[in-house]
Amino acid sequence: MAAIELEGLTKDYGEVLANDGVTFSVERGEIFGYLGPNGAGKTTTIRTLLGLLAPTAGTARVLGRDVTDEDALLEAKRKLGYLPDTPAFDETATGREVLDLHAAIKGDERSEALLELFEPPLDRPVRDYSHGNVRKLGLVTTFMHDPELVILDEPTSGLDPLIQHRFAEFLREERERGVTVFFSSHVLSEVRRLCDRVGIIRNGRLVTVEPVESLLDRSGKVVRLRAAASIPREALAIDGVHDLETSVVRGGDADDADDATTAVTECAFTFTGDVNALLAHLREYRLLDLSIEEAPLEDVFMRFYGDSEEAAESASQPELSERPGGG
Ligand SMILES: Nc1ncnc2c1ncn2[C@@H]1O[C@H](COP(=O)(O)OP(=O)(O)OP(=O)(O)O)[C@@H](O)[C@H]1O
Repeated sequence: MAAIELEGLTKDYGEVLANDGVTFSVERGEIFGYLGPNGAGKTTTIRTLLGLLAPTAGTARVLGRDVTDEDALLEAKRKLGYLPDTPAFDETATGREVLDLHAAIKGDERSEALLELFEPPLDRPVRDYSHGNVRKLGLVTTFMHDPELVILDEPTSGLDPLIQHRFAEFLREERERGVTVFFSSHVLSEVRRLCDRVGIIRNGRLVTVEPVESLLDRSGKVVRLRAAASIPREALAIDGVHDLETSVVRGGDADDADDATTAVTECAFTFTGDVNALLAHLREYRLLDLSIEEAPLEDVFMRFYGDSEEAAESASQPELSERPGGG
């Protein structure tokens, strides 16, 4: 049984179709990142999973329980931790009082260790807390009853780098213990560091669900080279070359034999093909410099997030990640 199962989940607010037939599962013991641009529908999915919104159509199950069955969901919630994007604590209560209340409702297996790790202030009323301190307290209340599954809405927003680092370590340890983590995020570096798989949602529709590694494969390599020759653009019109930019920095008329011999050409492109084939192809040029680096994860996300439906659809085509020698 998966920790989270969504089947055709649809939420129609009337004016906005915030979730449109969303289907995916989160397996036990994995860290799953739920990504998408602002207004894509992430919080809508999360609130539905917690029974805070009723789906218009489709089903959602948390730890095997249907979220529209109140009693079943209550049972699941004992084993669930939830960090909302803005935790709504009693503003007049101190952090300590908030923790006591949470302990009374759902139990407290380990708040002491969590307090050492996340260090929220405890003696002041919550209304005096900074945004980051509210989230630190939220992390303690999310994990204190030792849940099997945690659902986190942008967990590191507002946290300083030290606490972010501790949080990342902590999540990895939780995964080792078999805890399932489902979190929404805009922070791509953290997604890359932490997630086993990601789901990307855009305009309410899921555009892809796949391992982070395969997303990285798909983003290809950034190739930069300098050659002691003029390289005509057509020479690099080979499979897997995208966004080719070339400039001749010295000499430069390829049709002029003398000029061509003194030319230095600089090229930059994204490459999604077989790197060995590319190197074989480049052998005929005298290269002065060659660098092949991993493309930034941002690039591939931009393809999914971008304005056009077409771009998102082509980004989610499986053949790109199944190309020969991809990786
Ligand atoms: N209660 C509501 N009534 C009507 N429309 C809503 C309601 N809540 C959200 N929406 C709309 O549904 C869409 C999805 O919103 P949602 O909050 O789920 O997105 P999100 O991906 O969490 O965005 P963000 O990253 O900005 O938090 C948006 O167009 C939003 O304006």
